[in-house]
Amino acid sequence: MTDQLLRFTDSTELANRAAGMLVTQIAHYQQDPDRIVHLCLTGGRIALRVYESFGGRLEAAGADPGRMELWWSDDRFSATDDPARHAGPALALMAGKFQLDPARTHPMPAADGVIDADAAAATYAKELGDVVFDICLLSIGQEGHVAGIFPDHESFEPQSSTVIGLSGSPKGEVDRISLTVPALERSAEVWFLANGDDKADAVAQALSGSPDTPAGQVRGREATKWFIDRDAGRELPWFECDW
Ligand SMILES: O=C1O[C@H](COP(=O)(O)O)[C@@H](O)[C@H](O)[C@H]1O
Repeated sequence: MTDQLLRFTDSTELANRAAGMLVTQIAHYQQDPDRIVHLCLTGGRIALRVYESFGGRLEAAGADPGRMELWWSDDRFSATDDPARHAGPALALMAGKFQLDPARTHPMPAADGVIDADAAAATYAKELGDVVFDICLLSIGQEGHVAGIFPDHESFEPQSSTVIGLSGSPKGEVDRISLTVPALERSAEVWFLANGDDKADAVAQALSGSPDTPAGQVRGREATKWFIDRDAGRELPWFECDW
């Protein structure tokens, strides 16, 4: 299946259009009144800008936040109030824009009095069970990492579990929890978000399907979409996206 490339002039246009497409697709799925939509959220600066825009658009798009389950692709295994964690800042941006249902909000465990990232990963794997994500958002690192899966690192080795703990990581010493490649691929659609010149090499590598680049190995079951701004796409042929 061919990846779809959606290119935007800058990061603001990218974030707003991705948020708009997200609410439209959620509303589309929810035309079936029994449908619960499972979203897998990512960390990263551009993702936070999508969340900021997304919450305020749900109602107008006709989407029902009460039939939305929120999961995370990875997080720092640190204290709940660590600003570097993904879940806290994302939820803070969404709170107030729509009613978050705690029973349908699944942040990864935090290291509040717990020290074992592997045990916390196993707990999250149990919570996740057999869930298939409708849409999985993924930011991409400069060296091509996605979620907590890093190139030339044990996190990128074949995994039998859906969730792993990482002791430290190449990007920093803090422990992490991450979905594995097979778990990320339990997604109908994967939407990559990449902006800025520093992501251009990783984007080009990933889109070429590089076996050494984690982002090059994750694909959605039905679609893989790349939301890319002009700078992150500087190594790719340019075309305007008029969606
Ligand atoms: O470490 C991480 O960073 C990346 C990307 O962050 P950015 O701010 O450079 O866009 C993110 O993909 C990942 O989920 C996270 O753990």
